[in-house]
Amino acid sequence: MAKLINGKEVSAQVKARVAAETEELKKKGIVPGLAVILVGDDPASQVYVRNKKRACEEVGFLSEEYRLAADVTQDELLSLIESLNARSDISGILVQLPLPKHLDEKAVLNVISPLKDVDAFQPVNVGRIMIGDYHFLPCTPAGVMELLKSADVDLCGKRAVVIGRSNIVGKPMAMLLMHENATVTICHSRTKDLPSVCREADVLVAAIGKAKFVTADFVKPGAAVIDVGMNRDENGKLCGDVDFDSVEPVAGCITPVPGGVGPMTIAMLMQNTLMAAKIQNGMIK
Ligand SMILES: Nc1nc2c(c(=O)[nH]1)N[C@@H](CN(C=O)c1ccc(C(=O)N[C@@H](CCC(=O)O)C(=O)O)cc1)CN2
Repeated sequence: MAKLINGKEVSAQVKARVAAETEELKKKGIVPGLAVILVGDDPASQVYVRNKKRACEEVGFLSEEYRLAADVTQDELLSLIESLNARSDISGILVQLPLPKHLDEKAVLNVISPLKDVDAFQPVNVGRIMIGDYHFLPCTPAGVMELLKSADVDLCGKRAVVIGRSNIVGKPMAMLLMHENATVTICHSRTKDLPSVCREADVLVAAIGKAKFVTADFVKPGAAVIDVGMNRDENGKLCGDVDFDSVEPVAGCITPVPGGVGPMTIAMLMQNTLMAAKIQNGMIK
């Protein structure tokens, strides 16, 4: 039976570390602040934004929430971000994704100050990750790395396969695994004989957005299996990209959904916001 990697536990540890550091910063008169912008009324996004606010309260940050109508114009959204860029009490700015179709996501992310870009989606920060000289990492891949560390998964010289090539998860995930000296393959919808490529992996990260797509025949016995997916099954129940019941007897360790990568995304956002506050107060160059 695989060892279960508990994202709730590890995320609580990360948030406790952030809370302790925040208490120290407050003694110096510095209060980290996060502004979250939500456009429209997507129910899942509303839950995530609410949870981000709750996490800010838990670690002692100031938090502001901006709920904009689904038909907000590009110009209105850009001017809100520009006004937040200029505020010294706001350390981090996050635009909840996905955005409604009429908004240009790239242009929106581009206008966030790289120093306040706690999602690490702004092109300057994406480039810094490429060259391994970064302050911020995208929250989900950073959370995966933290989970692998918590499970003592050694990456050096190991084969890692990432299924999914999104800008938010797949591509940065591959980069972070490579920075830790894994040999990385990125797979996607056009990959030929996907199960056999995945069976080469000592570490398999599933980020495809298809419910229970990864079955036991994708998994090398003893592999670490990380499930980034967040889907609903045929009964409306939350499930990942990994068919947990079939994979769990084969894997060495595995993350569940819920309670795996998801909670880490928000914990790493708190870590990035703390980092942003330190940068803006000249504590980190
Ligand atoms: N600007 C961003 N937008 C989005 C991001 C992001 O990192 N930045 N990631 C996802 C959504 N997301 C955070 O925003 C997120 C998704 C899931 C969870 C989570 O804790 N999931 C729980 C289950 C929650 C439930 O019951 O519905 C779990 O896995 O245990 C946190 C954050 C897309 N957008």
